[in-house]
Amino acid sequence: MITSRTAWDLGSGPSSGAVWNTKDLVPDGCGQDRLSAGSGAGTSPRVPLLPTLLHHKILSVSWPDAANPRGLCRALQALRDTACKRREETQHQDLTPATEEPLASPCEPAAATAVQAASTMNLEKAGGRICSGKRASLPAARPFPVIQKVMASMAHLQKEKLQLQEELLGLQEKLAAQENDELSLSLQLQGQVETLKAKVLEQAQEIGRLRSELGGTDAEKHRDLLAAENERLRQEMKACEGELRELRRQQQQQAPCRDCHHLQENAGLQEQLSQLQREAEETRAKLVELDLEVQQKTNRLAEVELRLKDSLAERAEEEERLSRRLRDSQETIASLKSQPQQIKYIIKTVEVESAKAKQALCETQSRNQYLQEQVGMQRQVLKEMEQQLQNSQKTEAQLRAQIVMYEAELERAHGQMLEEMQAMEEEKNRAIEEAFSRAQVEMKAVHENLAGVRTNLLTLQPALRTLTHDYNSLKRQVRDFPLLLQETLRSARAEISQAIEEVHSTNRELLRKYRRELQLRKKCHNELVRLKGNIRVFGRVRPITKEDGEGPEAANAVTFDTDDDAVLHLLHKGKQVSFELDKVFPPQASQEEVFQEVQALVTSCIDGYNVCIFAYGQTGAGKTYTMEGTAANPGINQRALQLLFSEVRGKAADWDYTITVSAAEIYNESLRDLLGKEPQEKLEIKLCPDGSGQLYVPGLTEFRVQSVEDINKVFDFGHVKRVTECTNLNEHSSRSHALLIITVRGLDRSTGLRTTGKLNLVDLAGSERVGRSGAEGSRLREAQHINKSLSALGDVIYALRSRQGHVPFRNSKLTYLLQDSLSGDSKTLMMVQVSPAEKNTSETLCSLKFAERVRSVELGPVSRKAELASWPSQEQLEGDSPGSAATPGRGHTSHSPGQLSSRSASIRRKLHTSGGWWGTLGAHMGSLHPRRLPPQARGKACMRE
Ligand SMILES: Nc1ncnc2c1ncn2[C@@H]1O[C@H](COP(=O)(O)OP(=O)(O)OP(=O)(O)O)[C@@H](O)[C@H]1O
Repeated sequence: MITSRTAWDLGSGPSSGAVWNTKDLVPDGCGQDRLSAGSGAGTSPRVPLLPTLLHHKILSVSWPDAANPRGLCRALQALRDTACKRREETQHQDLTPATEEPLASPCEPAAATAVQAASTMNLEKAGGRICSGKRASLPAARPFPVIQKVMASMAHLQKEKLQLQEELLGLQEKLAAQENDELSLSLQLQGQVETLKAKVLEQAQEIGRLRSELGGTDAEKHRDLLAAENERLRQEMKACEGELRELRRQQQQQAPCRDCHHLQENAGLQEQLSQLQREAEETRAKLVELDLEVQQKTNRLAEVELRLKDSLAERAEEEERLSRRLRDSQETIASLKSQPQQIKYIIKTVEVESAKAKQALCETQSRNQYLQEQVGMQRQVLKEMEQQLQNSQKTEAQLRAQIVMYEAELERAHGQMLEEMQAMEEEKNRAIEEAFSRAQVEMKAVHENLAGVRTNLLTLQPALRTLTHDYNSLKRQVRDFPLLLQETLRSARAEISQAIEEVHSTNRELLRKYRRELQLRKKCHNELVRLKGNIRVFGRVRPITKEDGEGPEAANAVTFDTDDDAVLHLLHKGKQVSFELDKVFPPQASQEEVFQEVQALVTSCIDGYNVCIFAYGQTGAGKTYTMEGTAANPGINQRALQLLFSEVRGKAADWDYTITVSAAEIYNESLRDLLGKEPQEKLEIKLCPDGSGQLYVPGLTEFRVQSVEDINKVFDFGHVKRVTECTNLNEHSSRSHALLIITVRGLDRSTGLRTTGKLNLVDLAGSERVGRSGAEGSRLREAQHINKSLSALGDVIYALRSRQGHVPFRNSKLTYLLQDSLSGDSKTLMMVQVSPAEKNTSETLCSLKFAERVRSVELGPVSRKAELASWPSQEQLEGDSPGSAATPGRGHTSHSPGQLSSRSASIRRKLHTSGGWWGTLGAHMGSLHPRRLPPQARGKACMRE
C-alpha cells in the first residue's frame, strides 16, 4: 500500500533525476504488479526506486506485486543495484573534506547514517561480499569528536552490517531452499496436473463406456425410438405386401368380382398407404429436427471449443506472466543480495512478500487446478459432444438409409397399389359398362312394359269408370249397410228366435217320443224276456287231461252233433244220452270263442242291467279255467272287465262311468271278503237302511278300477288271498263259491240319467254226489252246504221262470247275494262244465240234467211250470238213469240224436229269427233303456220274496 504522497528526488542532479510519483506505483488496471517509471529513461530509473520507497515506507508490506515472485526478484535486484551505487557514492564522499556537511537531510537519518558509515568504516569489511571489488584506504583515526562519533557509529554499523550479512546469508539460503521447494512444488504440481489429466481421460473413457452400456443420451434414446418405429413400419409394410399378394392371388383365382368389396379394400389400402406416407413424412420431420439438434450441438461444441481455446490461451498467458514475475522476483532477490543497505527492510519485505508469494502461488495453483479441471471438464464435454455428434451422425446416416429404403419400399408398394387400383378401376369400369348395358336392356323392357301398361291403361279406363261407378254404388250400399244390417239382424234374430223355439218344441216332442219309445222298448224287452226267458245255459266240455288217468276210465264219453252246436251226446253205461242246451263248446273251443258268446251279456251291464254268469259242474270240470283262466289265456272275468273298459271308453263322450270291483267267497254258508284286510271275517248280507230295498254287504271291500292294470292288481290280490285260503283249507278250494262282483255306474251328461249295472261272475263249488261218495265229517258238511246252495239256486231259477209269487232267495247265501242279478229283467248265464272222461259220466250226467232242466223252464214256462213244479234235488238227479223213461216234466229226455237235433234246431231258429239271443237284444235295448229296474220293482221283488 502506498502510504506517502511526497515526491522525493533521490539523485543529486537532473541526470539521475527521475521524479517518482505515487501514481507510478499504483497498480495498473489489469492488476499487474509492474513497477513503472515516470519517464522513459531505460532501465536506470528502476534502480533507486525500491530503496527509496523502502526508506520512505512508500512501499507497504502488502506490495501488490508481492504475489509475483518474478516481480519480487526484480525488486530485490533493484535493491542490490541501489545498494552498490550508494556504496560507490559513499566512497566518493569519504574523499571529500570533513567539514562538508552530509547531504542527508534531517528527515532522512537512516540515509545520512549510511553515508557516514560509508565514509568512515572499512569498506572492505563493511561492503563484504556485496562490493568486494572496490576497496578504499581510510585514515586510522580522526581527532575530531564528530569523526570519532562517526567512527563509533560506523563501527556500530559495521557490526550491524555483519549481522545483516549473516542474516542475509540465512535468507539467501532460505530463499534458495524456498526456490528449490517452489521448483519441486511446481514439478509436483505439474505431475499432479498430468496425473489428473490422465485420470480425467480415464474417467471420460469410463463414462463413455458406461454410457455405451446404459444407452444414455437423448439422441441415442431417440435413435432407439426411431429404430423401433422403423421396425414397426417395416412390419406394417410387410403386412401390406402380404395383403397385396393375397389380393392378387384371390384376383387370379376368382373371377373378377363386380361388387364394391375390392373397391373398399382398395380404399382401405390407399388409406394405409397414405398413413404410411404420413408416418414417413413425420419421420423425415423428426430427422430434420434431429439434424437441427445435431447442428445446434455442433455449434455449442464449437463455442465450447472456442472458450476452451481462450481459456488455454489465458492460462498460457498466465503461466507466462507468473514465470515473468518469478524471474523478476529472482532478479529482485539477486539485487537485494548485492545491496547491503536496508537489508533488514528487504528481508522483512522478502519475508512478507515470500508469504504473500506463497499465498499467491497457492492461489495461482488452485486457480491453475481449477482451470485444469475446467479444461478437463470442457474436454470431457467436448469429447461427449463429439461422441454424441458422431452417434447422431451415424444414426442420421442409418435413418437416412432406412428412409431411403422405406421410400423405395413405399414407391414399390405405391406402384403395386397403383397397378392394382388400375386393375380394379378397369374391373369397375367393366362392371359399370355391364351394369349399364343391363340397365339399358331392363330400361328397354321397362319401356315396353310401360307401353303395354299404357295400352292396358287405355283399355282399363272404361273398366275403371265402371269400377268407379260400382265403387260409388257400393259406397252408398256401405253407407246404408248399418241400417240394412240392423234391419236384417232384427229380422234374423226374430227368425232365429222362432227357429230356436221351433227346435225347442221339436226337441221337446222328440224327447217325449224318445221317452215313450224307451218305455215301449223296455216293455217290448220285458215282454221278450218274458217270452224267451232271461236264463241261458251253455255247456263246455273240457279236454281229457292227464289227471283223468289212462285206460278205459279216461276214455272220452262225450260226442257232439256236427249239425247242431247246442247238442251233445253222453255215453253213459253203454247208452248214449243226448242233451240240448243253448250252446255247447267242444274241448277245442278257445277262451276267446267262449267269451265271444258272452260278451253281449257283459256289455248289457253297462246299459244298467244286472247280469250273472256262473260256472256249474263237478270238481275238475273246468269251472275256474272258464271263469278265471290262466295268466296267458285269461277267462271270462278278465276279458269281461277289459271289454267293459273298452266300452266305457267308447261312450266317454256322453257318459261318465265308474267301475268298482268286489271279490267274495262263500264257504259253508259263510261269506268272506277276498279283498279285505280280514279274509276270515264273516260278512252278512243286509238290506239298505235307506229303504230302497237294495241289498248290501257291510264291510265288503269295493275297489274302484280305472284301467286293466288296476284289474290285474285286484285279481292278483284276491287270488293271493284265495290261494292263502285254499292253502289253509287244503282241498276245500273247490268247495267254495267264488264271486267277482263288478258294478258299473253311469251318468249321461246330456240327460242327467244315471244307470247302475252289476255283473256277478261266479265260480261255483263242485257238484259231486256226496251221498254216493260216502263223505263224512267236514267233507260231508261241505258237500251238504254245496248241495244246499246249489239246490237253492235251482229253486230260485225255477221260481223266477215259473213266475211264482215267492222266490226263495234267502235259502242260501249264494242266492241271497245274487238276488239283484237273478230277479227282474236281469240276465243269467249258466256255464255247465263237463268232464268227458268215462269215469266222470255219472257226474256229467247229473250236471247236464240240471242244465237241461234249467233251460227247459224257459222254453215252456206255462206248460213246463207244471212240469217243473218242484225243483229236483241232487239225489233225484242222480236217480235219473239215462236208460229210464223220462217223464214229460223232466227237462232231460232221451232222444235219438237225430230227433233231438231237428227239434232243438227248430227252436233255435225261432229264437234267432225273433232277434237273436237276449244278450244281443239286451245290448241293443241297453242303448234305449238307460235305466234298469227301478228300486220300487226291486222292492217288490223283495216283497214277493
Ligand atoms: N277247456 C279247457 N281246456 C284245457 N284245459 C282245461 C279246460 N278246462 C279245464 N281244464 C283243465 O282241467 C283242470 C281242472 O280245471 P279247473 O280247475 O278249472 O276245474 P274246476 O271245475 O274249477 O275244479 P274245482 O271245482 O276243484 O275248482 C285244470 O288243470 C284245467 O287247466
